[in-house]
Amino acid sequence: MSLALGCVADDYTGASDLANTLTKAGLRTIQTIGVPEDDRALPEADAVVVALKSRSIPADEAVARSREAERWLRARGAAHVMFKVCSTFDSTDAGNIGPVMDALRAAAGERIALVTPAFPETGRSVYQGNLFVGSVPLNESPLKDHPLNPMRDANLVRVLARQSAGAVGLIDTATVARGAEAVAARLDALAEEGKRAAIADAIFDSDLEVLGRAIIAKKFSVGASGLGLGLARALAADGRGTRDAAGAAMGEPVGGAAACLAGSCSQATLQQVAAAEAQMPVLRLDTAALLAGADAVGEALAFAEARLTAGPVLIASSATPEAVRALQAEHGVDTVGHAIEAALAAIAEGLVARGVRRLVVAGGETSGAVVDRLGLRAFLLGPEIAAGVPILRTAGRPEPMLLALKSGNFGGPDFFGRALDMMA
Ligand SMILES: Nc1ncnc2c1ncn2[C@@H]1O[C@H](COP(=O)(O)OP(=O)(O)O)[C@@H](O)[C@H]1O
Ligand SMILES: O=C(O)[C@@H](O)C(=O)COP(=O)(O)O
Repeated sequence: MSLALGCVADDYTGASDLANTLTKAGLRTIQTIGVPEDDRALPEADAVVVALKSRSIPADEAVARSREAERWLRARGAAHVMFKVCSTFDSTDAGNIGPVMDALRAAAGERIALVTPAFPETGRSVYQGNLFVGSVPLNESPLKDHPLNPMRDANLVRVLARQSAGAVGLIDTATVARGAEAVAARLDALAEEGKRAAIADAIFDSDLEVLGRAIIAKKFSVGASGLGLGLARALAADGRGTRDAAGAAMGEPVGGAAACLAGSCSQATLQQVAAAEAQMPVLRLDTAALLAGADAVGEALAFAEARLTAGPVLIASSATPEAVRALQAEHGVDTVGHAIEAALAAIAEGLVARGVRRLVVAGGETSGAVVDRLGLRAFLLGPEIAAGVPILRTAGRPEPMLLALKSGNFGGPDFFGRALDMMA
């Protein structure tokens, strides 16, 4: 397998989002969970996205895992490695985007890394280094209330400088408008000035195509799915990929029961859970009781078992920012996050033991906990349910499953029903 592109993603939903974008751009793409122990079983591919659960762990661990993934990708021929971060730049001043970027840039032998989380298809744009979510700056968007990494500063030059050991510059929209050569020249000039990273403005896909062309010959970059699109289109222009890879992996229907789990507290997920009430039985976990030691997992599985033969169910811990803050104030952010993730993962395991083969999970950290608990190792890419959310088919498992790992912020109000329809 000689890869045209290697990607290291800092969470599982982000990885499937990127793999979806690369697939749509014509690259045959596989998503692995961590570094595969045995890659002989993997099908031929143009791109591999190694999914890590490294967004909200100590920075030194995130660096070590990302370096291991990068080494694996390079050994399989990846000349360019992209570090996939969230399109809302989810991170804290302690990391992990800056430390991982510093380590992978140094390993690649590059003086400077181009960085952009722009993803126009989902309303993420960067102008003068400021990240917008739809029409509002990041710090005014619902991301200001994220349970693990509240984003309170939209200026990414500043945000990244607080996390990185190196200085950070800007490639502004006027430079991007002048084309790939102008971007490459500006990147060199910033490197000469001693900058080690450059936030790049991008508003439209055409900007990301310019950025992709400017850096495809370099060894390393940092971005969200939008930059993946730019890189994939630059590769396609070079004759790599080009076949219509989308939807290839649906295969035979997998049968079995279907269920949804939601651990995301994002505004989009809260709306989707509310809309699902009209379509399927919904159990809202009593998170206060869970934290107090009640058997929330057992109760949820009893709820599901009584209903699964009739149709899908949704089990959600999702709560408003006020409720999240109250629980965190009582028990601590990490304790709450881990306890709820662990409960949803245990519920997922119980659901699969009860015959669920089609599973929709909302939330990045939540998806990480669920996929790890189920021991899933690799996915083939199926059709897109909503921007950034593909259907995934497990690879290398005797009895295949279909999954949708939804980033908290993605999808319209009818997401759960739509996903289940497409996975039927
Ligand atoms: N009711 C709740 N109160 C507090 N934290 C919660 C609640 N429900 C879920 N969480 C935690 O919030 C975090 C949501 O993160 P994640 O799953 O990545 O969603 P998103 O994709 O929206 O970022 C997880 O750690 C999850 O366990
Ligand atoms: O880039 C994005 O927005 C997504 O791919 C992503 O990473 C979202 O993260 P979660 O909302 O934590 O799932």
